[in-house]
Amino acid sequence: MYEVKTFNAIAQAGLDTFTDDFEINQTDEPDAYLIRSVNLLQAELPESLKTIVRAGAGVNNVPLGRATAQGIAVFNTPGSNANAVKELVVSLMIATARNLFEAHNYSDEHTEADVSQRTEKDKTKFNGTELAGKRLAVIGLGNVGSLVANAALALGMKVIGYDPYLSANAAWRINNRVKRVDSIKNAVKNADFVTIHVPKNNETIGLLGTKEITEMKDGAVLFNYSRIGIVDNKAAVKAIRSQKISHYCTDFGEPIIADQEKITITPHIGGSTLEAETNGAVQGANTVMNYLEEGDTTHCVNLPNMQVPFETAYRVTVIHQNVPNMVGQISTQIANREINIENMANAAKEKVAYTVIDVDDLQGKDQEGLISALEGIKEVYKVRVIKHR
Ligand SMILES: NC(=O)C1=CN([C@@H]2O[C@H](COP(=O)(O)OP(=O)(O)OC[C@H]3O[C@@H](n4cnc5c(N)ncnc54)[C@H](O)[C@@H]3O)[C@@H](O)[C@H]2O)C=CC1
Ligand SMILES: O=C(O)C(=O)COP(=O)(O)O
Repeated sequence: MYEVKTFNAIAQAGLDTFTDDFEINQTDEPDAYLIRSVNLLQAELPESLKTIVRAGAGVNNVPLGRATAQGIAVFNTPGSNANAVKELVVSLMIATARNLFEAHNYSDEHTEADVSQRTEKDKTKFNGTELAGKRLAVIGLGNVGSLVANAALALGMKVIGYDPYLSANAAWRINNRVKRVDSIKNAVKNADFVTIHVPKNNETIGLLGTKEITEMKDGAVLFNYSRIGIVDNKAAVKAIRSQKISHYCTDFGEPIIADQEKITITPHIGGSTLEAETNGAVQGANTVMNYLEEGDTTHCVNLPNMQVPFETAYRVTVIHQNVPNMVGQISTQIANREINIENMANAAKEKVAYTVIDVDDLQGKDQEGLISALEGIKEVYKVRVIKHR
C-alpha cells in the first residue's frame, strides 16, 4: 500500500483516480504529497517521502534543492490549467478595453427607478476600444502564453512573443503569425496589452520593472497572471499614477497595490475552474502512481525525464549526483550480490542523475542490504526497489 498526503483542494476526480493500492491522508509517513499552492519552502520533508506532485504549473512553493538532496522527485502537471488562465486573461483584456469595471461601478451607484436619461448622457464616459487590430505582447510562450497568443490572433489582434527558452514542443503549438522577437523591449514597445507567463525563479523576479514599463507604449494595459514579484508592483503603481500604463491586472494581491484605481486584483483564480482543477488532479494522481509503481519521471522538474518500459519482476531506481563512475559503482554493488541486470538506463539533468536497473532475480535476496549498500555510495541520494505489479 502506498500512502498519499494531500494539501489544498484536490478535485475528487483526481482522488478517485487512485487505485486500491493507494491510501489518502491516512498516515504521517506519506510516500507522496499531492499539492497545489501550499507553501512548503520552510517545511520539513518526512523521511518517508518519495515524491511531491504539484497539480498545476508553478513549483516555486516547493524547496527543490532540499527535495533533490533528499532524493524526492518533484513533478508538475504542465498544461492542466493553461486554458483556464488563457480565458481569464482574455476576459480581462476585453473588460479593460471596454471599461467594464468602471461601468459596473457606475450602474451599481445609480440605482434610482428611472436612470435611463442619465445613463444615456453618462454612458459616453465608458466608451471603449476593441481588441481587433490592437497589439498584444506575450512574454513567455509556454503552455499558457501560447494559448493566450493564439486566442488573441483569433480575436483579430497582432501578437508579438518573447521567449528565449522556448521548447520545441511549445514552438509547435504557436501560430506562425505570432511574431517572435529577441528582447522584452522589442516585444513591449508598441504593444497595447502586455501579458507575462513565465515561472518564478531568480531570473524572472522583477522581469517587468521600471525599465521595462518605461519601454512600454503609453497607455498600455499590463497583466501578471504568473506570480507575485515577476512584475515589480511598486513600479506598476508608479506607472498607473503617472498614467504611463492605463490598467494593471494581477492574480496576486499585496498591500501596495490594494484599493487603487485602475488596478484590478483577482485572488489567485487563474487555474480555478472545474475543468482545470479536474485536469490537474487526475494528471497529478496518475503522476504519483506512475512514479511510485514504475519510477517513471515524465514531467519531473528535478530529475531527467525517463520512460523506461518495466518488463522485469523488479526495478531498482537510484537518484544520485551526476558525477563520473556512478553507473560503475552501482552495477558493482548489484553484481556483488550475484544479481543479473536485464536492462539499465541512465540520464542526467544538470547536477542530478537517475539510474533505472531492471532485474528478475531479487526474490528471496536481501533487498534491504542492497538498498543500504547503494545508499552507502556517498553521491547517492535515494534508492528504491519496486516490485512489478
Ligand atoms: N494564476 C494562476 O493561477 C496560474 C499561474 N501560473 C503561472 O504561470 C507560469 C507559466 O505557466 P505555464 O505556461 O503553464 O508554464 P510553462 O513552463 O509551460 O511556460 C513557461 C514559459 O516561460 C518561458 N520562460 C522562462 N524564463 C523566461 C524568461 N526569462 N523570459 C521569457 N520567457 C521565459 C519558458 O521558456 C516557457 O516557455 C507558471 O510557472 C505559474 O507560475 C500557471 C497556471 C495558473
Ligand atoms: O498552477 C499554478 O501555477 C497556479 O498558480 C494555480 O494554483 P492553484 O493550483 O490554483 O493554487
